[in-house]
Amino acid sequence: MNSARAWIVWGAAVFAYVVAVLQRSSLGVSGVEAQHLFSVSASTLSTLAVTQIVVYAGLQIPVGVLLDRVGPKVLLVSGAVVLGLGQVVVSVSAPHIGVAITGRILVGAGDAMTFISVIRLLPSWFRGPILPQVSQWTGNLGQIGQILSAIPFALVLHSQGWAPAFAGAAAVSLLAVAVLAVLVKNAPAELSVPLVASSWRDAGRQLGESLRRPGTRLGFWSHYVTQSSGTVFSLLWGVPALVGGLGFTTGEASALLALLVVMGVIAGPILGLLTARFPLRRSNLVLGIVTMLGIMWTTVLAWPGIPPHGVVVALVVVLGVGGPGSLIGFDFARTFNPLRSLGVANGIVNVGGFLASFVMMYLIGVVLDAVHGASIAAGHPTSIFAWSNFRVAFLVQYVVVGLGVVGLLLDRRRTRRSMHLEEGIEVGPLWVALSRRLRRNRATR
Ligand SMILES: N[C@@H](Cc1c[nH]cn1)C(=O)NCC(=O)O
Repeated sequence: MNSARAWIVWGAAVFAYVVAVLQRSSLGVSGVEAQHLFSVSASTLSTLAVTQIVVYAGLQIPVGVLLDRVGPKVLLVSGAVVLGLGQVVVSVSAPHIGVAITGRILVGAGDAMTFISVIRLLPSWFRGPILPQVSQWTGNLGQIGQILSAIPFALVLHSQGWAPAFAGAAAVSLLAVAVLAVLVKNAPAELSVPLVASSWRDAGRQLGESLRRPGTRLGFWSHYVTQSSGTVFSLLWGVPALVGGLGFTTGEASALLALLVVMGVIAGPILGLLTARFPLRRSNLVLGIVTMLGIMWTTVLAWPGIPPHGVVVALVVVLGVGGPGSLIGFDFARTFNPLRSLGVANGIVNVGGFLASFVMMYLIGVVLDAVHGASIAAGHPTSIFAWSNFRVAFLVQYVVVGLGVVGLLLDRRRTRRSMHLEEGIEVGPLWVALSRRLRRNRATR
Protein backbone atom coordinates (compact mmCIF):
# COMPACT_ATOMS: atom_id res chain seq x y z
CA MET A 1 0.00 0.00 0.00
CA ASN A 2 1.20 3.53 -0.89
CA SER A 3 4.41 1.84 -2.17
CA ALA A 4 6.68 2.76 -5.09
CA ARG A 5 4.93 -0.01 -7.06
CA ALA A 6 1.58 1.67 -6.30
CA TRP A 7 2.82 4.92 -7.88
CA ILE A 8 4.06 3.05 -10.98
CA VAL A 9 0.66 1.36 -11.43
CA TRP A 10 -1.04 4.73 -10.89
CA GLY A 11 1.25 6.50 -13.40
CA ALA A 12 0.50 3.91 -16.09
CA ALA A 13 -3.25 4.12 -15.44
CA VAL A 14 -3.23 7.94 -15.51
CA PHE A 15 -1.34 7.82 -18.82
CA ALA A 16 -4.16 5.66 -20.24
CA TYR A 17 -6.73 8.17 -18.95
CA VAL A 18 -4.83 11.14 -20.49
CA VAL A 19 -4.88 9.26 -23.82
CA ALA A 20 -8.65 8.57 -23.44
CA VAL A 21 -9.32 12.29 -22.85
CA LEU A 22 -7.15 13.12 -25.91
CA GLN A 23 -9.28 10.80 -28.09
CA ARG A 24 -12.54 12.08 -26.52
CA SER A 25 -11.75 15.74 -27.21
CA SER A 26 -10.09 15.28 -30.63
CA LEU A 27 -13.36 15.89 -32.49
CA GLY A 28 -13.90 19.22 -30.71
CA VAL A 29 -10.80 20.71 -32.37
CA SER A 30 -11.63 19.20 -35.79
CA GLY A 31 -15.06 20.82 -36.25
CA VAL A 32 -14.15 23.04 -39.21
CA GLU A 33 -12.34 20.20 -41.07
CA ALA A 34 -15.19 17.79 -40.31
CA GLN A 35 -17.80 20.18 -41.66
CA HIS A 36 -15.75 20.59 -44.83
CA LEU A 37 -14.93 16.86 -45.33
CA PHE A 38 -18.41 15.50 -44.61
CA SER A 39 -20.43 18.50 -45.87
CA VAL A 40 -22.78 18.42 -42.86
CA SER A 41 -24.57 21.12 -40.86
CA ALA A 42 -23.41 22.32 -37.44
CA SER A 43 -26.32 20.50 -35.79
CA THR A 44 -25.29 17.16 -37.38
CA LEU A 45 -21.79 17.76 -36.09
CA SER A 46 -23.09 18.41 -32.57
CA THR A 47 -25.10 15.15 -32.84
CA LEU A 48 -21.75 13.41 -33.36
CA ALA A 49 -20.47 14.86 -30.05
CA VAL A 50 -23.70 14.11 -28.18
CA THR A 51 -23.84 10.48 -29.51
CA GLN A 52 -20.34 9.86 -28.15
CA ILE A 53 -21.33 11.16 -24.69
CA VAL A 54 -24.62 9.21 -24.68
CA VAL A 55 -22.67 5.99 -25.44
CA TYR A 56 -20.17 6.88 -22.69
CA ALA A 57 -22.88 7.54 -20.08
CA GLY A 58 -25.01 4.56 -21.17
CA LEU A 59 -22.08 2.18 -20.68
CA GLN A 60 -21.08 3.36 -17.19
CA ILE A 61 -23.27 0.90 -15.26
CA PRO A 62 -22.60 -2.17 -17.49
CA VAL A 63 -18.87 -1.35 -17.32
CA GLY A 64 -19.16 -0.93 -13.53
CA VAL A 65 -20.73 -4.40 -13.21
CA LEU A 66 -17.98 -5.85 -15.44
CA LEU A 67 -15.34 -4.10 -13.34
CA ASP A 68 -16.56 -5.82 -10.18
CA ARG A 69 -16.48 -9.17 -11.98
CA VAL A 70 -13.23 -9.09 -13.99
CA GLY A 71 -11.18 -6.30 -12.35
CA PRO A 72 -9.80 -3.01 -13.74
CA LYS A 73 -6.82 -4.24 -15.81
CA VAL A 74 -8.85 -6.15 -18.42
CA LEU A 75 -11.16 -3.18 -18.85
CA LEU A 76 -8.36 -0.64 -19.07
CA VAL A 77 -6.59 -2.65 -21.80
CA SER A 78 -9.90 -3.31 -23.65
CA GLY A 79 -10.78 0.41 -23.37
CA ALA A 80 -7.46 1.45 -24.96
CA VAL A 81 -7.91 -1.13 -27.78
CA VAL A 82 -11.48 0.06 -28.54
CA LEU A 83 -10.42 3.75 -28.41
CA GLY A 84 -7.61 3.03 -30.89
CA LEU A 85 -9.96 1.09 -33.20
CA GLY A 86 -12.49 3.93 -33.06
CA GLN A 87 -9.90 6.49 -34.12
CA VAL A 88 -8.69 4.21 -36.97
CA VAL A 89 -12.31 4.08 -38.23
CA VAL A 90 -12.59 7.91 -37.96
CA SER A 91 -9.28 8.30 -39.84
CA VAL A 92 -10.66 6.46 -42.91
CA SER A 93 -14.24 7.76 -42.65
CA ALA A 94 -14.26 10.80 -44.98
CA PRO A 95 -16.54 11.54 -46.82
CA HIS A 96 -19.01 9.14 -45.13
CA ILE A 97 -20.48 10.68 -41.96
CA GLY A 98 -22.04 7.30 -41.03
CA VAL A 99 -18.57 5.75 -40.81
CA ALA A 100 -17.35 8.70 -38.69
CA ILE A 101 -20.32 8.20 -36.33
CA THR A 102 -19.44 4.48 -36.00
CA GLY A 103 -15.87 5.47 -35.13
CA ARG A 104 -17.03 7.97 -32.50
CA ILE A 105 -19.40 5.37 -30.99
CA LEU A 106 -16.34 3.14 -30.52
CA VAL A 107 -14.44 6.09 -29.01
CA GLY A 108 -17.32 6.65 -26.54
CA ALA A 109 -17.31 2.94 -25.65
CA GLY A 110 -13.54 2.72 -25.09
CA ASP A 111 -13.60 5.97 -23.12
CA ALA A 112 -16.40 4.57 -20.91
CA MET A 113 -14.08 1.75 -19.77
CA THR A 114 -11.19 3.98 -18.74
CA PHE A 115 -11.85 6.49 -15.94
CA ILE A 116 -13.90 4.33 -13.57
CA SER A 117 -11.34 1.52 -13.99
CA VAL A 118 -8.54 3.87 -12.92
CA ILE A 119 -10.60 5.09 -9.93
CA ARG A 120 -11.40 1.44 -9.05
CA LEU A 121 -7.66 0.65 -8.90
CA LEU A 122 -6.88 3.32 -6.28
CA PRO A 123 -8.26 1.78 -3.02
CA SER A 124 -6.41 -1.46 -3.83
CA TRP A 125 -3.06 0.37 -3.97
CA PHE A 126 -3.46 3.35 -1.60
CA ARG A 127 -4.69 3.71 1.98
CA GLY A 128 -5.57 6.62 4.26
CA PRO A 129 -6.05 10.35 3.74
CA ILE A 130 -3.89 10.27 0.61
CA LEU A 131 -6.75 8.54 -1.28
CA PRO A 132 -8.89 11.64 -1.98
CA GLN A 133 -5.68 13.43 -3.04
CA VAL A 134 -4.67 10.70 -5.50
CA SER A 135 -8.20 10.66 -6.86
CA GLN A 136 -8.02 14.44 -7.43
CA TRP A 137 -4.63 14.17 -9.17
CA THR A 138 -6.01 11.36 -11.35
CA GLY A 139 -9.07 13.32 -12.52
CA ASN A 140 -7.25 16.58 -13.06
CA LEU A 141 -4.05 15.30 -14.69
CA GLY A 142 -6.27 13.35 -17.09
CA GLN A 143 -7.58 16.64 -18.48
CA ILE A 144 -4.09 17.26 -19.96
CA GLY A 145 -5.51 15.11 -22.78
CA GLN A 146 -7.62 18.14 -23.76
CA ILE A 147 -4.47 20.24 -24.12
CA LEU A 148 -2.84 17.45 -26.18
CA SER A 149 -5.76 17.50 -28.61
CA ALA A 150 -5.82 21.33 -28.71
CA ILE A 151 -2.09 21.65 -29.52
CA PRO A 152 -0.12 18.66 -30.94
CA PHE A 153 -3.15 16.87 -32.40
CA ALA A 154 -4.47 20.10 -33.97
CA LEU A 155 -0.98 20.84 -35.38
CA VAL A 156 -0.83 17.45 -37.15
CA LEU A 157 -4.43 17.88 -38.32
CA HIS A 158 -3.72 21.27 -39.88
CA SER A 159 -0.35 20.34 -41.40
CA GLN A 160 -0.87 16.69 -42.44
CA GLY A 161 -4.64 16.36 -42.72
CA TRP A 162 -7.51 14.32 -41.26
CA ALA A 163 -6.36 10.71 -41.86
CA PRO A 164 -2.78 11.06 -40.51
CA ALA A 165 -3.99 13.02 -37.45
CA PHE A 166 -6.58 10.43 -36.38
CA ALA A 167 -4.29 7.50 -37.31
CA GLY A 168 -1.56 9.12 -35.18
CA ALA A 169 -3.99 9.45 -32.27
CA ALA A 170 -4.86 5.75 -32.68
CA ALA A 171 -1.16 4.89 -32.46
CA VAL A 172 -0.98 6.66 -29.08
CA SER A 173 -3.73 4.32 -27.83
CA LEU A 174 -1.62 1.38 -29.01
CA LEU A 175 1.19 2.71 -26.81
CA ALA A 176 -1.29 2.90 -23.91
CA VAL A 177 -2.21 -0.77 -24.47
CA ALA A 178 1.47 -1.75 -24.15
CA VAL A 179 2.05 0.41 -21.04
CA LEU A 180 -1.06 -0.98 -19.32
CA ALA A 181 -0.28 -4.60 -20.20
CA VAL A 182 3.24 -4.36 -18.76
CA LEU A 183 2.80 -2.10 -15.71
CA VAL A 184 -0.73 -2.43 -14.32
CA LYS A 185 -1.79 -5.06 -11.80
CA ASN A 186 -5.24 -5.14 -10.17
CA ALA A 187 -3.94 -5.24 -6.59
CA PRO A 188 -0.81 -5.99 -4.57
CA ALA A 189 -0.34 -9.68 -3.64
CA GLU A 190 -0.86 -8.93 0.07
CA LEU A 191 -4.41 -7.55 -0.37
CA SER A 192 -6.62 -10.09 1.43
CA VAL A 193 -10.08 -8.66 0.53
CA PRO A 194 -11.66 -10.54 -2.42
CA LEU A 195 -11.30 -8.13 -5.35
CA VAL A 196 -13.98 -9.39 -7.72
CA ALA A 197 -17.52 -10.73 -7.34
CA SER A 198 -17.64 -14.55 -7.39
CA SER A 199 -20.32 -14.79 -10.13
CA TRP A 200 -22.19 -12.65 -12.67
CA ARG A 201 -25.31 -12.99 -10.52
CA ASP A 202 -23.38 -11.56 -7.55
CA ALA A 203 -22.03 -8.71 -9.68
CA GLY A 204 -25.61 -7.89 -10.84
CA ARG A 205 -26.93 -8.08 -7.25
CA GLN A 206 -24.25 -5.61 -6.17
CA LEU A 207 -25.69 -3.09 -8.64
CA GLY A 208 -29.07 -3.15 -6.86
CA GLU A 209 -27.43 -2.95 -3.43
CA SER A 210 -25.24 -0.05 -4.46
CA LEU A 211 -28.17 1.88 -5.97
CA ARG A 212 -30.16 1.40 -2.75
CA ARG A 213 -27.39 3.00 -0.67
CA PRO A 214 -28.22 6.71 -0.26
CA GLY A 215 -24.47 7.44 -0.05
CA THR A 216 -23.99 6.19 -3.65
CA ARG A 217 -26.87 8.42 -4.80
CA LEU A 218 -25.36 11.35 -2.92
CA GLY A 219 -22.21 10.74 -5.02
CA PHE A 220 -24.32 10.63 -8.20
CA TRP A 221 -25.96 14.02 -7.45
CA SER A 222 -22.62 15.57 -6.40
CA HIS A 223 -21.12 14.60 -9.78
CA TYR A 224 -24.31 15.71 -11.58
CA VAL A 225 -24.43 19.26 -10.14
CA THR A 226 -20.71 20.13 -10.23
CA GLN A 227 -19.30 18.76 -13.49
CA SER A 228 -22.13 19.40 -16.00
CA SER A 229 -21.81 23.15 -16.54
CA GLY A 230 -18.05 22.98 -17.30
CA THR A 231 -18.45 19.93 -19.56
CA VAL A 232 -21.18 21.60 -21.64
CA PHE A 233 -18.97 24.69 -21.91
CA SER A 234 -15.73 22.92 -22.85
CA LEU A 235 -17.13 20.19 -25.11
CA LEU A 236 -19.73 22.12 -27.10
CA TRP A 237 -21.19 25.55 -26.39
CA GLY A 238 -18.28 27.47 -24.81
CA VAL A 239 -16.42 28.39 -28.01
CA PRO A 240 -19.54 29.48 -30.00
CA ALA A 241 -20.70 31.60 -27.03
CA LEU A 242 -17.27 33.15 -26.48
CA VAL A 243 -16.49 33.85 -30.13
CA GLY A 244 -19.94 34.32 -31.70
CA GLY A 245 -21.64 35.92 -28.69
CA LEU A 246 -19.07 37.66 -26.49
CA GLY A 247 -16.52 38.89 -29.02
CA PHE A 248 -13.47 36.82 -27.99
CA THR A 249 -11.05 35.72 -30.75
CA THR A 250 -10.71 31.97 -31.41
CA GLY A 251 -7.22 32.09 -29.85
CA GLU A 252 -8.59 33.72 -26.67
CA ALA A 253 -11.40 31.15 -26.55
CA SER A 254 -8.86 28.27 -26.72
CA ALA A 255 -6.80 29.96 -23.98
CA LEU A 256 -9.92 30.17 -21.79
CA LEU A 257 -10.57 26.43 -22.29
CA ALA A 258 -6.96 25.76 -21.27
CA LEU A 259 -7.50 28.01 -18.19
CA LEU A 260 -10.45 25.78 -17.26
CA VAL A 261 -8.11 22.75 -17.22
CA VAL A 262 -5.41 24.64 -15.28
CA MET A 263 -7.95 25.74 -12.65
CA GLY A 264 -8.82 22.07 -12.11
CA VAL A 265 -5.16 21.23 -11.47
CA ILE A 266 -4.93 24.10 -8.94
CA ALA A 267 -8.27 23.51 -7.17
CA GLY A 268 -8.02 19.69 -7.16
CA PRO A 269 -5.35 19.27 -4.43
CA ILE A 270 -7.08 21.88 -2.23
CA LEU A 271 -10.41 20.03 -2.54
CA GLY A 272 -8.58 16.72 -1.92
CA LEU A 273 -7.16 18.11 1.35
CA LEU A 274 -10.52 19.50 2.46
CA THR A 275 -12.27 16.20 1.61
CA ALA A 276 -9.78 14.22 3.69
CA ARG A 277 -9.81 16.74 6.59
CA PHE A 278 -13.62 17.24 6.78
CA PRO A 279 -15.23 14.00 5.50
CA LEU A 280 -18.56 14.87 7.14
CA ARG A 281 -18.68 18.19 5.28
CA ARG A 282 -18.13 16.92 1.72
CA SER A 283 -21.68 17.78 0.66
CA ASN A 284 -21.15 21.35 1.95
CA LEU A 285 -18.13 21.61 -0.35
CA VAL A 286 -20.29 20.44 -3.26
CA LEU A 287 -23.06 22.91 -2.39
CA GLY A 288 -20.47 25.70 -2.03
CA ILE A 289 -19.19 25.01 -5.56
CA VAL A 290 -22.73 24.95 -7.01
CA THR A 291 -23.49 28.25 -5.25
CA MET A 292 -20.36 29.81 -6.78
CA LEU A 293 -21.40 28.51 -10.21
CA GLY A 294 -24.91 29.95 -9.72
CA ILE A 295 -23.54 33.35 -8.66
CA MET A 296 -21.13 33.57 -11.60
CA TRP A 297 -23.68 32.44 -14.22
CA THR A 298 -26.24 34.91 -12.82
CA THR A 299 -23.68 37.74 -12.95
CA VAL A 300 -22.79 36.96 -16.58
CA LEU A 301 -26.36 36.37 -17.79
CA ALA A 302 -27.91 39.31 -15.92
CA TRP A 303 -25.21 41.78 -17.04
CA PRO A 304 -26.83 44.54 -19.10
CA GLY A 305 -25.54 44.02 -22.65
CA ILE A 306 -22.25 42.16 -23.22
CA PRO A 307 -20.44 41.41 -19.91
CA PRO A 308 -16.81 42.64 -19.63
CA HIS A 309 -14.15 40.02 -20.49
CA GLY A 310 -12.90 40.01 -16.87
CA VAL A 311 -16.29 38.79 -15.64
CA VAL A 312 -16.32 36.01 -18.26
CA VAL A 313 -12.80 34.96 -17.18
CA ALA A 314 -14.05 34.78 -13.57
CA LEU A 315 -16.88 32.49 -14.75
CA VAL A 316 -14.34 30.20 -16.48
CA VAL A 317 -12.25 30.08 -13.27
CA VAL A 318 -15.29 28.87 -11.30
CA LEU A 319 -16.26 26.40 -14.06
CA GLY A 320 -12.75 24.96 -13.70
CA VAL A 321 -13.42 24.18 -10.02
CA GLY A 322 -16.52 22.16 -10.98
CA GLY A 323 -14.42 19.31 -12.50
CA PRO A 324 -12.43 18.54 -9.33
CA GLY A 325 -15.61 19.20 -7.32
CA SER A 326 -17.28 16.30 -9.15
CA LEU A 327 -14.55 13.93 -7.92
CA ILE A 328 -16.01 14.30 -4.42
CA GLY A 329 -18.81 12.11 -5.83
CA PHE A 330 -16.35 9.19 -6.16
CA ASP A 331 -15.23 9.76 -2.58
CA PHE A 332 -18.85 9.22 -1.47
CA ALA A 333 -18.98 6.01 -3.57
CA ARG A 334 -15.76 4.76 -1.94
CA THR A 335 -16.77 5.44 1.64
CA PHE A 336 -20.37 4.15 1.39
CA ASN A 337 -19.65 0.94 -0.58
CA PRO A 338 -17.54 -2.14 0.07
CA LEU A 339 -14.44 -2.56 -2.15
CA ARG A 340 -16.01 -5.50 -4.03
CA SER A 341 -18.84 -3.31 -5.43
CA LEU A 342 -16.87 -0.12 -5.93
CA GLY A 343 -16.77 -0.55 -9.74
CA VAL A 344 -20.51 -0.35 -10.14
CA ALA A 345 -20.81 2.40 -7.49
CA ASN A 346 -18.28 4.53 -9.44
CA GLY A 347 -20.22 3.78 -12.64
CA ILE A 348 -23.44 5.09 -11.04
CA VAL A 349 -21.69 8.26 -9.83
CA ASN A 350 -20.08 8.90 -13.22
CA VAL A 351 -23.44 8.75 -15.03
CA GLY A 352 -24.49 11.86 -13.05
CA GLY A 353 -22.35 14.57 -14.63
CA PHE A 354 -22.55 13.15 -18.14
CA LEU A 355 -26.35 12.68 -18.00
CA ALA A 356 -26.83 16.29 -16.93
CA SER A 357 -24.29 17.38 -19.59
CA PHE A 358 -25.92 15.79 -22.59
CA VAL A 359 -29.41 16.86 -21.51
CA MET A 360 -28.16 20.47 -21.21
CA MET A 361 -26.16 20.33 -24.46
CA TYR A 362 -29.26 19.22 -26.33
CA LEU A 363 -31.69 21.63 -24.63
CA ILE A 364 -29.37 24.63 -25.08
CA GLY A 365 -29.31 23.83 -28.83
CA VAL A 366 -33.10 23.56 -28.93
CA VAL A 367 -33.60 26.88 -27.10
CA LEU A 368 -30.97 28.60 -29.29
CA ASP A 369 -32.86 27.51 -32.42
CA ALA A 370 -36.20 28.62 -30.93
CA VAL A 371 -34.98 32.09 -29.87
CA HIS A 372 -33.18 32.57 -33.16
CA GLY A 373 -36.37 31.55 -35.06
CA ALA A 374 -38.42 33.97 -32.96
CA SER A 375 -36.03 36.85 -33.73
CA ILE A 376 -36.44 36.17 -37.47
CA ALA A 377 -40.23 35.93 -37.15
CA ALA A 378 -40.28 39.25 -35.26
CA GLY A 379 -38.39 40.92 -38.11
CA HIS A 380 -35.17 41.47 -36.07
CA PRO A 381 -32.99 38.63 -37.36
CA THR A 382 -29.94 37.82 -35.21
CA SER A 383 -27.00 35.51 -35.80
CA ILE A 384 -27.78 32.13 -34.18
CA PHE A 385 -24.76 32.53 -31.86
CA ALA A 386 -25.67 36.11 -30.80
CA TRP A 387 -25.27 36.75 -27.05
CA SER A 388 -28.97 37.67 -26.79
CA ASN A 389 -29.81 34.07 -27.87
CA PHE A 390 -27.22 32.40 -25.58
CA ARG A 391 -28.50 34.49 -22.68
CA VAL A 392 -31.86 32.75 -22.91
CA ALA A 393 -30.51 29.30 -23.86
CA PHE A 394 -28.07 29.10 -20.90
CA LEU A 395 -31.02 29.53 -18.50
CA VAL A 396 -31.67 25.79 -19.10
CA GLN A 397 -28.88 25.15 -16.59
CA TYR A 398 -30.90 26.55 -13.67
CA VAL A 399 -33.61 23.95 -14.29
CA VAL A 400 -31.33 20.93 -14.85
CA VAL A 401 -28.85 21.73 -12.06
CA GLY A 402 -31.67 22.93 -9.78
CA LEU A 403 -33.29 19.45 -10.03
CA GLY A 404 -29.92 17.96 -9.11
CA VAL A 405 -29.63 20.15 -6.01
CA VAL A 406 -33.06 18.93 -4.84
CA GLY A 407 -31.96 15.28 -5.40
CA LEU A 408 -28.72 15.97 -3.52
CA LEU A 409 -30.48 17.49 -0.51
CA LEU A 410 -32.96 14.59 -0.31
CA ASP A 411 -30.27 11.90 -0.55
CA ARG A 412 -28.03 13.76 1.89
CA ARG A 413 -30.87 13.62 4.44
CA ARG A 414 -31.30 9.87 3.81
CA THR A 415 -27.53 9.29 4.06
CA ARG A 416 -27.29 11.17 7.37
CA ARG A 417 -30.30 9.28 8.73
CA SER A 418 -28.73 5.89 7.91
CA MET A 419 -25.35 6.99 9.36
CA HIS A 420 -27.17 7.91 12.56
CA LEU A 421 -29.09 4.60 12.71
CA GLU A 422 -26.20 2.31 11.72
CA GLU A 423 -23.17 4.02 13.27
CA GLY A 424 -24.58 6.55 15.75
CA ILE A 425 -22.91 9.39 13.84
CA GLU A 426 -24.89 12.63 13.96
CA VAL A 427 -24.13 15.33 11.40
CA GLY A 428 -25.74 18.65 12.37
CA PRO A 429 -26.19 21.68 10.12
CA LEU A 430 -22.96 23.43 9.13
CA TRP A 431 -23.81 26.66 10.95
CA VAL A 432 -24.33 24.75 14.25
CA ALA A 433 -20.95 23.01 13.84
CA LEU A 434 -19.25 26.32 13.01
CA SER A 435 -20.71 28.20 16.00
CA ARG A 436 -19.79 25.27 18.32
CA ARG A 437 -16.20 25.34 17.04
CA LEU A 438 -16.06 29.13 17.50
CA ARG A 439 -17.27 28.80 21.12
CA ARG A 440 -14.75 26.02 21.79
CA ASN A 441 -11.92 28.15 20.37
CA ARG A 442 -12.96 31.12 22.55
CA ALA A 443 -13.10 28.92 25.66
CA THR A 444 -9.57 27.55 25.11
CA ARG A 445 -8.10 31.03 24.58
N1 LIG B 1 -15.23 15.35 -13.54
C1 LIG B 1 -14.33 14.54 -14.30
C2 LIG B 1 -12.94 14.59 -13.79
C3 LIG B 1 -12.38 15.97 -13.84
C4 LIG B 1 -11.47 16.51 -13.06
N2 LIG B 1 -11.25 17.76 -13.46
C5 LIG B 1 -11.99 17.98 -14.48
N3 LIG B 1 -12.68 16.87 -14.72
C6 LIG B 1 -14.85 13.14 -14.37
O1 LIG B 1 -15.61 12.68 -13.55
N4 LIG B 1 -14.42 12.50 -15.42
C7 LIG B 1 -14.77 11.21 -15.86
C8 LIG B 1 -14.04 10.99 -17.14
O2 LIG B 1 -14.22 9.94 -17.79
O3 LIG B 1 -13.28 11.87 -17.54
